Amino acid sequence: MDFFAYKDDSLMCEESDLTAIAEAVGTPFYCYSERTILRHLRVFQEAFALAPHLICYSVKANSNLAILNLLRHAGSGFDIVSGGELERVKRVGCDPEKVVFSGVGKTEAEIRAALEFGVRMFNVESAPELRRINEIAGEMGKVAPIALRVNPDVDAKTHPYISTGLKRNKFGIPHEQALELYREAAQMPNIRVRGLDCHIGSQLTQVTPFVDALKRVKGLLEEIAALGIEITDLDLGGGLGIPYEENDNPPSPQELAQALLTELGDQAVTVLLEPGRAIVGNAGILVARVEYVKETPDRDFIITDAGMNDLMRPTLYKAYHGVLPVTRHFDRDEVNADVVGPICETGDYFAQDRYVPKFREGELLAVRSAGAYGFVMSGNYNSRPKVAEVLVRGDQYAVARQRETLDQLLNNDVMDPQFNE
Ligand SMILES: Cc1ncc(COP(=O)(O)O)c(C=O)c1O
Ligand SMILES: N[C@@H](CCCC[NH3+])C(=O)O
Repeated sequence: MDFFAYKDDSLMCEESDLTAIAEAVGTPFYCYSERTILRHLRVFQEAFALAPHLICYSVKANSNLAILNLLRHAGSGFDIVSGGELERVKRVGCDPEKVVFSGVGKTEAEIRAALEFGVRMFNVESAPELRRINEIAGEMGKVAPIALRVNPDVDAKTHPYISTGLKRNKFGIPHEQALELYREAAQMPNIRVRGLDCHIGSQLTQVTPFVDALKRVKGLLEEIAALGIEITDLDLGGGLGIPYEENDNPPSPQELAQALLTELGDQAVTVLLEPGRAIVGNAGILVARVEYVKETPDRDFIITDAGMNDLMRPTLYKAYHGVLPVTRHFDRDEVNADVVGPICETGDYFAQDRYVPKFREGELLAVRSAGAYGFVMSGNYNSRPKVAEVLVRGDQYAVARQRETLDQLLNNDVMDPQFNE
C-alpha cells in the first residue's frame, strides 16, 4: 500500500485494504502511509545534504508514537513544544542531541524536564524565559544550551492564524532586541549560546518569505559574531506548504534547500529545519462512513460519521481538503453538496458547496491531506471518543492508536457524591 506521493495525485491505498481496516477498527479512523512519511523525510535529508544539517520533525504536526519511532529510526531529530511532546520523544528513544525545544510559554516543570533530558537547545522566545532558564539551570547545576528565536517581521503570506513571523505575532524576540539579549545571554553563568532560530509560519507556498527571513537573520549572525559570541546552529524552522488542491504547487524541499543554502553562502553553521506538515500532511487520510445522503432542493448533504471534532482544519481555517469515495466508480455523477459531520454546529463540515462524486449511504469516504494537524487537534466535543489511528506498511497495517472507549472518555469526570442522592 502506498498513497499520496508528494505532488502526485495517485489514489490512496487499495480499496479492499481500506475496507478491511474499516471493518477491523471501525470508522472513522486516520490512516497513514509509512512509506510516504519516510520518503518525505528522505527528500528533506537529501535536499540539505550539501550542508551540515539536522532535520528536526515538528512533533506537533502528528505526534503518534509509531510515527515518531519510524522517523527516529530514519535519523530524524525532533522539534518539541511541551512536556508532553518531550515525553513522546523520550519514549521512542531519541538522542537528546537531536531535540530542540520551542514555544512561548515553557513552564518551570517543562524547563527542568528538558534540562534533565539534555536537549540540544532551547529555542528561547522572550527575555523573561531566558532568565528563567538561567535560574533553573543554575539550581540544577547545569548549563543550558540556547538559541534565541528571532522574529524577523517578514510576511509569510499564509493564513493569519498560522503566521508567526510578524512583529504583531506573539512569537520570538523582536529583531531589534535580539542583539542586546544575545549580549546578556553570553554573560549568564548557566547559559551557553549555541544557536539562532527563526520560524515565520506554516503552509508557506513560496520560497521568498523563507529567503527574506534568512536575509534578516544573516545580518544578525554577523553582528553576534562581532561580539565574540559563537553561533554553531542556525535553525530555520518549518513551514513548507503542501498541495491540498489539485493545482496547488508549493516549492519542493529541494527548491527550498537550494534557495536557502545559496543565500547562506559559506557560513560555518549546522542548518536545522523543523518541517511538520511537509512530512506527514499528505501521508494521511481520514476515513469516514457515509451515514446519510440528504437531498434538498438547494443541495445534497453527505452526512458522515466523522465530524469537526476529528478534523477541525476546514472549520478553523476554511482549509480545503479533498473528499473522495474509497470505492472508485469512474461513471459516477457529480453533485453539488456539503460534506458534513454529525455535530451540532453549522461549521461542522469537510467540504462546502462543492462538486463531489455522488456518494451512497453506507460507503467509505476519504478526506485527503489529513496526516498533519488532524488527529492531534481532535477533541471530544459532543462526547465523541477520539478515533483510531492506523499505520500501513506495504500490504500490512498496524493499529497505531486504539479508538478511545466511552469509559476512557468519561472516567476523568468527578461527580460530587453530595449531589448523588
Ligand atoms: C516553531 C515551529 N517549528 C515548526 C513548525 C512546523 O510547521 P510546519 O508543520 O508548517 O512545517 C511550527 C508550526 O508552525 C512551529 O511553530
Ligand atoms: N494547526 C495549523 C498549523 C499550525 C502550525 C503550528 N505552529 C494547521 O492545521 O494548519
